[in-house]
Amino acid sequence: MNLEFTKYQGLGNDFILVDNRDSTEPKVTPEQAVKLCDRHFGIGGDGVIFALPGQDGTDYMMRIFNSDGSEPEMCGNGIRCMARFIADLEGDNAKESYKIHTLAGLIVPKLTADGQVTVDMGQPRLQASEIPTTLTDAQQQSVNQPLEVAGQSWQVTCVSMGNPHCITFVDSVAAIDLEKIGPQFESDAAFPKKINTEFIEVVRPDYLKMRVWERGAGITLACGTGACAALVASVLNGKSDRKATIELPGGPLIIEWAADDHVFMTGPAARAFTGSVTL
Ligand SMILES: N[C@@H](CCC[C@H](N)C(=O)O)C(=O)O
Repeated sequence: MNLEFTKYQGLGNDFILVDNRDSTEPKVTPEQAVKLCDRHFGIGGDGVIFALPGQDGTDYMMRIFNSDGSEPEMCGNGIRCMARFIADLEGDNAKESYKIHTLAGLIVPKLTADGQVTVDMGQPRLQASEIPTTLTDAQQQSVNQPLEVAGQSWQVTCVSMGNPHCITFVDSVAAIDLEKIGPQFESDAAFPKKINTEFIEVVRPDYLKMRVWERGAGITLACGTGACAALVASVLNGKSDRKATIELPGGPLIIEWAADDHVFMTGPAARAFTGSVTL
């Protein structure tokens, strides 16, 4: 079978986008997604994203496979790319904003003329059972909790943006051996659905630096849900303002935890190239 695709990236977090509007099932299996994401033997990407028909009154549904074939609930940079992809597909009929159904619920991206996309990412989920994590009792928040990983003791805060995140504040993100520590956080027994791990250096209350090890994808240049979770964790720990720039290896995101409890993410999304591949 021949598959048409378009490659998009948001701050270097890159995805293979598939026009799946004619079917409610992804056109690619998780095993095929692993092959397509391979940077040496495939197209290369951090994941494959499917633009499916909407449901429950939404415009579209987004599903995504990570580069290891696992299926996450949400992807922040991915949904900005998906919004740009849909607008490109719709051409003159493109809307300014879309209601997108995800496995994490309704997400609303809004495209702006300068190439940026602002996304209403919904409310962060903070109870341990919602992350999920066993670090604290199910109903409690896991804020500034001790966790032993790789023979070291860390103070971590857990936040779900539909997908799970564990945030640790460090003096220098550059000094973190992400390649070694990341996989150990990801598979720690405290996280029954595994975890995305963010290390945060607070430069100023309105400016944070972040590096990430993503569940199912490893080190990436940026993580939108991770940046949102990191801002929420920073506020909960009294380390940042409710609006801040988060500098990632791929560039900056602006994140705001608004008074209505919704988190808003603003960043770029751009088309890289279009192609077709035999599955
Ligand atoms: N890069 C994404 C997150 C993708 C999903 C993640 N790897 C998971 O398994 O939860 C983002 O920009 O949010």
